[in-house]
Amino acid sequence: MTGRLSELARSGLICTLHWMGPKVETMDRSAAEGAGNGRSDGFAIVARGVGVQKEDRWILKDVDWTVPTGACVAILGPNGSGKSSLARVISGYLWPTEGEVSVLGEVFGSVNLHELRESLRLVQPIGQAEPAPEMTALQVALTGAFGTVGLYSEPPGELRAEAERLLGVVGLRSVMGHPYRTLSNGERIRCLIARALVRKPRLLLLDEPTAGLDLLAREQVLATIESLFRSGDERPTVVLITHHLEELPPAVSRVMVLDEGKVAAEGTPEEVLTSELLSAVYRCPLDVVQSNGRYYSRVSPGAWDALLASG
Ligand SMILES: Nc1ncnc2c1ncn2[C@@H]1O[C@H](COP(=O)(O)OP(=O)(O)OP(=O)(O)O)[C@@H](O)[C@H]1O
Repeated sequence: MTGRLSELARSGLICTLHWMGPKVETMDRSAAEGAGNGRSDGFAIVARGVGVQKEDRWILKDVDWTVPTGACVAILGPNGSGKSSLARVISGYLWPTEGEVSVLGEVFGSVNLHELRESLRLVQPIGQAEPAPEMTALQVALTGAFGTVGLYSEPPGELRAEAERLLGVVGLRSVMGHPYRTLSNGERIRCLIARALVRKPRLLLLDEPTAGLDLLAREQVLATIESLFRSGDERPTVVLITHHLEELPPAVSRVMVLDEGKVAAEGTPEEVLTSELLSAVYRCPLDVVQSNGRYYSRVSPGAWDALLASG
């Protein structure tokens, strides 16, 4: 990773902006636009040396990360490892204390974040502003086109058709006329994904989209993510954030594992999702099992006494 970043830096693909200290450095603009502008060799995200300090504590430190344009990648890690903080950095809601970030070819510090956010969507089912409960699933999806919580004007027919199509993609065709309040938690999350997609984002960040869901609802959300990668060329780059390796659909081509704010590993699922690495990161002896492109963790009850003793 570091070698690759150095290579990118030498080639001018990485754009530099340092938040620490008064000196701001930016690379040549055309080089900046090379990182993630939709070219096949581009990167949707380039982060280098990113750190976030809160109350004398580094909640992210030395994060180097590149995400190829059009890929589905995952950030995996235990509670408090910094996953959501990194998602908020990437989406421009949390300003790093140090480091360099380029998203969709735009260099943070020399881009209008409001304009950049037109091209990206962060779906955070936990803590996200709830849509008005009486709105139908279709109306909620349509609000995504305006970036509003409510729907304040009659949307054009083609927008409505697109929202209906997307609700079909996420498996909600039969409930699109139902009030949002009557949808199950899993259906609500899929509705929020459709809402995020209405504006055709180039980057979609899904922060724990399966948290708190039962098995069927979880699998339906994973199927939704997977289906984005089976349909057409217009798919966005997707960053999926989760605690659990069971929640990685086969479409995930690269995984970054965070541990206490630092990158513990980054690479293909085969490279990264090993029993040894994940046992160390989760502080729990586990076996990783792979089946049909998915990964599962197994913990023996024989380990429980030691886990309680260590807690
Ligand atoms: N504004 C803040 N001020 C102080 N500490 C913060 C702030 N935001 C996050 N943290 C801390 O940073 C650490 C990382 O938080 P973050 O939410 O990014 O982790 P996470 O991996 O997404 O966790 P989880 O899986 O539990 O959602 C946590 O210890 C959290 O308490």
